[in-house]
Amino acid sequence: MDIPFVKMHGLGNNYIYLNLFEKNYDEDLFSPLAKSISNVNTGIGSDGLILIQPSEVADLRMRIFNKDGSEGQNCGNGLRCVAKYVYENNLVSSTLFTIETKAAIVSAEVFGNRNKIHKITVDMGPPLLKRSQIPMLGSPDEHVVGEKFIVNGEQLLVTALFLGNPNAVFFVDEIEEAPLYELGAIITDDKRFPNRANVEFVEVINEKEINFRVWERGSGVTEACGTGACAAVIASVLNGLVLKNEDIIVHLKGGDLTIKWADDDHVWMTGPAEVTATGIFHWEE
Ligand SMILES: N[C@@H](CCC[C@H](N)C(=O)O)C(=O)O
Repeated sequence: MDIPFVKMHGLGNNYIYLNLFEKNYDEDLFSPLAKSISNVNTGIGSDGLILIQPSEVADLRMRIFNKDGSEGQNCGNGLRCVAKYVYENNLVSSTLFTIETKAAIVSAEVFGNRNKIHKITVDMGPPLLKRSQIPMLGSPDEHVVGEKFIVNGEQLLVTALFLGNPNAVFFVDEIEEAPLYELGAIITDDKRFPNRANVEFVEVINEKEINFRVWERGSGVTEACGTGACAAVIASVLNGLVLKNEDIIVHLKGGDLTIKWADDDHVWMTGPAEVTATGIFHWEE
């Protein structure tokens, strides 16, 4: 089967995108296709697969499949790429529109013109802070802020929350020393997170700036993670390390995002999105 695709990235977090406004496929295709297409040796090479679809409740719908074929609930970098794509391809009429995801309906605003959108702001909605909402084992209504977390014989402090996806945030003194490969793979599958978790390491530079690295659930280390960066800012506010209702600059491996956890509880993410390739993927089941 020949499958037309666009490859896009948000700060290096790269996915293969399918425009399902034009053409639809069998539901059973997506998980194996995500695994196959993401393989850098035998596929195209990507952090996963993203579907751009019509929606009955919003202007459009986005679905995200990780590299391992699992489906995520949301994708911050994906939302910005999808927003750029639908506006530049005339699939929406105004610069402000809504996108349905598995986690929530969010709104996106694009800046630029039909030929080139250079910046996108997404209202990611409010975070969910209760253990039962993350989900994380323990007392259902409790929040998880700076909680003792022993893993691999090491004692860490975790702040966990749901912002589009489950996130476990750990603060480090030096971002380059973060145990990304050593502990990321273990923590993401830790039994305390029944739906697994994205694992973020954060170094606070000052009250308006943080460094960030991520091990993503289902995809491993990536250059950037939009939902994870939002979670990192929320965790930093909850621990009294950065300011609420202020623009916080998050330095990711692939570049910077501006994130604000506003007083009305909504989280705003602003950053770029780029198209890198378009083509046809030859799929053999
Ligand atoms: N890269 C994404 C998040 C993608 C989904 C995640 N790996 C999960 O399964 O939770 C982002 O930019 O938010």
